[in-house]
Amino acid sequence: MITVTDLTKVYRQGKREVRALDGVSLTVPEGSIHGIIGHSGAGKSTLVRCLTLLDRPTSGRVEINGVDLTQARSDALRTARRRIGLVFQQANLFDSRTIADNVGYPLELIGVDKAKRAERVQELLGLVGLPDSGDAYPAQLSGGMRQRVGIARALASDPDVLLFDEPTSALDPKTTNEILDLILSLKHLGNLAVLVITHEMHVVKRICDSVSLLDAGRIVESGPLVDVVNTLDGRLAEALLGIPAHNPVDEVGGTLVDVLSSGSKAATPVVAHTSRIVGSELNIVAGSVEHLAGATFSHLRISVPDGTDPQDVIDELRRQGADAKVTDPRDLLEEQA
Ligand SMILES: Nc1ncnc2c1ncn2[C@@H]1O[C@H](COP(=O)(O)OP(=O)(O)OP(=O)(O)O)[C@@H](O)[C@H]1O
Repeated sequence: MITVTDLTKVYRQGKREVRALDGVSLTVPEGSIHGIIGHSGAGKSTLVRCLTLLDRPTSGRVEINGVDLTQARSDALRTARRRIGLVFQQANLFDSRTIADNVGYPLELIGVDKAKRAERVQELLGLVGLPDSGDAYPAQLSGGMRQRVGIARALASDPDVLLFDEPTSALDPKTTNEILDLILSLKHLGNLAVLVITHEMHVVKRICDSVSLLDAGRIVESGPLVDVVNTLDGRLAEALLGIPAHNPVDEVGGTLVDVLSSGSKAATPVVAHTSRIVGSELNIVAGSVEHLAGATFSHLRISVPDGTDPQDVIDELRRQGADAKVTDPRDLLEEQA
C-alpha cells in the first residue's frame, strides 16, 4: 500500500515560485491499480520524481506500508526506494548487456549471487512472457518486448509498489493493449500496489480500478472508476465517457438534454419509455456506450422538441433511474472549437 499525504513541491525560479505539486494526497491499496491523468504541465513528472524521492518534496509524506520515505536518509533511503519499481515510457535498457543481465542488474547492485540471480531472472522473464529472450540483446527486441523487459527489471527487487510513467505512450495500439493486459495481470501477483501516470484515457479505461485527475499540481477529482464516471458533471466522466462531437446548432432543434444511465438501466430503453410517457418524440442525436470496471454506462444526448417542457423529460428520466440535465449548445460549440 502506498499512502501520499499532502505532497507539495515548490520550485523557485529567481523571485518566482512554481507550485508543481500542491497538497497531493492519495492511497493505493495492495492489489489495485490507480491511474493519474493530467495535461502537459499538470505536475505528473514532478509527482514521479517526488514519489521516488529522486526529487525531495517541499513538504508532505510518501509512505509505503507505513514506512515514510521522506524521513529516510542515505542507506535507509536507498533501501526504501527499492520498495518502488519504476517503469518509464522507454525501457532505457543497457544496449551492451543481454536481456538477462538487464533484468538482473538491480539484484547485482545489492550483491545477490550469480546463481540466485539467474534463477530469479528466469522466473521474471517467464512472468512477462519472454522466457526464451534472456540471451538476446535489446536491439534484437521490439518496443513492446523491451517494455516487458523494463517491467521484469522493475519487479526484480520484489517491490511493494510499481510506478508506471506513461508506460504505453511510445507503443502502437495492439502492443499497448498487450502491455496493459500484462500490467493488469501483475496486480493479481499479490501484494503490489500499482500507480500508472498517463495522459491516455484508454489506459485508465482498460486497467485502472480508481483514478485521479491532476491539474496545476492539485488532485481535482478522484475516486473509484465506477463512481467518477457515474455523474454528468465531472471532468473525468466527460473525458472517459465523452459523447462524440456533432453540430448541435445547425442540425438539431429543440433543447438538448444529456442522459446518463448505468448498470442494468444502461440496457433498458429509458429514452423510448420517457418519449411515450411525456407524449413527445425525443430524438437521440449522439451517444456512447462504455463498459468500464465491469459495468455498462450509456451516455446519450437527446433533443426535446419545442412545445415539450425539458424539465418534464428530465423528471421522467430520473424517475426511471437515469440522470439527466440540459446541455447548452454554446458550451458544446466551445468544446469543439
Ligand atoms: N526543475 C524545475 N524548475 C522549475 N519549474 C519546474 C521544474 N520542473 C517542473 N517545473 C514546473 O512544474 C510544473 C509541472 O511540471 P511537470 O513537468 O511535472 O508536468 P507534467 O505534467 O509532467 O508535464 P508533461 O506531461 O509535459 O511532462 C510546470 O509548470 C513546470 O514548468
